[in-house]
Amino acid sequence: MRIALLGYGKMGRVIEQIALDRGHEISFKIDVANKEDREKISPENTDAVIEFSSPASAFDNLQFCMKKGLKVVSGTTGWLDKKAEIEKLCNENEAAFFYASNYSIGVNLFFQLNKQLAKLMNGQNQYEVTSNEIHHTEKLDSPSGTAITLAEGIIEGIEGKDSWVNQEIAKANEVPIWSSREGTVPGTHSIKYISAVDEIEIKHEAKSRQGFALGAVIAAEWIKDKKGVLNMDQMLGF
Ligand SMILES: NC(=O)C1=CN([C@@H]2O[C@H](COP(=O)(O)OP(=O)(O)OC[C@H]3O[C@@H](n4cnc5c(N)ncnc54)[C@H](OP(=O)(O)O)[C@@H]3O)[C@@H](O)[C@H]2O)C=CC1
Ligand SMILES: O=C(O)C1=N[C@H](C(=O)O)C[C@H](O)C1
Repeated sequence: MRIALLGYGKMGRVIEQIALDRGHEISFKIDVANKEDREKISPENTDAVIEFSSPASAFDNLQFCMKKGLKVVSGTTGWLDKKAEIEKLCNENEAAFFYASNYSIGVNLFFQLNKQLAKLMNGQNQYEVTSNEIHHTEKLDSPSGTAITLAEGIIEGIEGKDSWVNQEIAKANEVPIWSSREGTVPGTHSIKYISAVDEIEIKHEAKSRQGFALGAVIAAEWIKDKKGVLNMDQMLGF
């Protein structure tokens, strides 16, 4: 497959290596320094675009790709208030748009576990839920996209929870997300239920960016012959 990398930073570089190892070709590597070259990407020279850029540039990059009818795997976080606009453009232009806040297969299993646990905890009002995410100090957005997806899973499962806040202290209807930025941590997420007598904790700790990057390349292989709005649950058959 011919894959274009839109955003060639920490993730773009790991994705490039994995894509080459899996026999793919890189058609374009677009970063801030050569961002005008983005115009050259087209369905004629590229089978899929993998977009890991920045919260500030993702929407513009994705608008461009959708209008060109490209097939895109996007992992950029921190811009999702405009996701519905991209989905609309995707359908209007017969493009493909695959989004995941986290491409690691392990994290997507963790998302399922989190939803199951939340359902079990529904009505167990002696427990307070808290969530914590730790990332490297270069991360631009907070809370992490993964932490937001986890909070959404808790809100879906526990009656009376209807929103999240990015602070330790929360009201009864809110899920608190506590964010820490430390060294070069690739991404650690935990959910804890705390009562007066015990605690239940589930945790996912990425050892490197390899898991995120491999998931993104597998998603690009999967969307090659597809159109429309797609996600990890569909790909993994959950
Ligand atoms: N969904 C998932 O599984 C994962 C998602 N992420 C998310 O992916 C995003 C990128 O992460 P990461 O690679 O670590 O970040 P980096 O900052 O290392 O890389 C982002 C790159 O995008 C470039 N960029 C900025 N603006 C544009 C533009 N307009 N066009 C093209 N490229 C541009 C930046 O250039 P410059 O450096 O010059 O500004 C930078 O090289 C983040 O939002 C992060 O949260 C990260 C890991 C996993
Ligand atoms: O910025 C990162 O590094 C990561 N971002 C994603 C997020 O915001 O959830 C995924 C992963 O945790 C790494």
